[in-house]
Amino acid sequence: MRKNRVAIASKNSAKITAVSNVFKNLEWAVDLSAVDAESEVSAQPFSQQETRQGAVNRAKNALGDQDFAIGLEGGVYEVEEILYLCNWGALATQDGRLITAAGAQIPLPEEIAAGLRSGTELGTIMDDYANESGIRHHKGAIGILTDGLVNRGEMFGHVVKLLIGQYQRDGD
Ligand SMILES: O=P(O)(O)OP(=O)(O)OP(=O)(O)OC[C@H]1O[C@@H](n2cnc3c(O)ncnc32)[C@H](O)[C@@H]1O
Ligand SMILES: [Mg+2]
Repeated sequence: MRKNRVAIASKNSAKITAVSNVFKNLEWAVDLSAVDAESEVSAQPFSQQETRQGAVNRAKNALGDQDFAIGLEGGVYEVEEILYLCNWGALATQDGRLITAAGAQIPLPEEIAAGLRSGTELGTIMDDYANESGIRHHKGAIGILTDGLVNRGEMFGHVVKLLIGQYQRDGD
């Protein structure tokens, strides 16, 4: 069986684990490399469009000579004065295809939203809020806000499945 060469456009361990677990569960043989790729959007995207664009740019910028690359981006957007966390993914292939998908969205308490509006990144706010460190690398904001029922890796795992499923259906 051919071994796919895949790039994941982040060094964040929640994202890397999410991608490698999906391939493991699918029993796909992959050679996975984690690369720092520019999102070319703000460190803290503030709309669905900007978050999606960050995922797309990461995937394209991580591709290099790999078979395909996956970009995952977290962001926030506002509906009726409530800030929601949103999560986007993109898969870019060597033959020029681009596949996108989005994942879970959950409202952020006003206390957290206020920090974001004043320009602090969510990762920093969450660590202060929960009095822990490196939350973005494991349970994530979503883990804190769901009382541990859904962590960041599981949430991104779902996004990765949405990407790989479309890629597979498309006749990888
Ligand atoms: O190294 P990268 O891949 O950039 O990983 P990251 O943790 O910074 O993740 P993103 O850039 O995709 O997320 C954009 C911002 O939102 C924060 N963020 C998003 N989702 C989060 C979560 O579930 N928990 C904590 N921080 C989160 C993150 O720290 C960034 O400030
Ligand atoms: Mg980031």
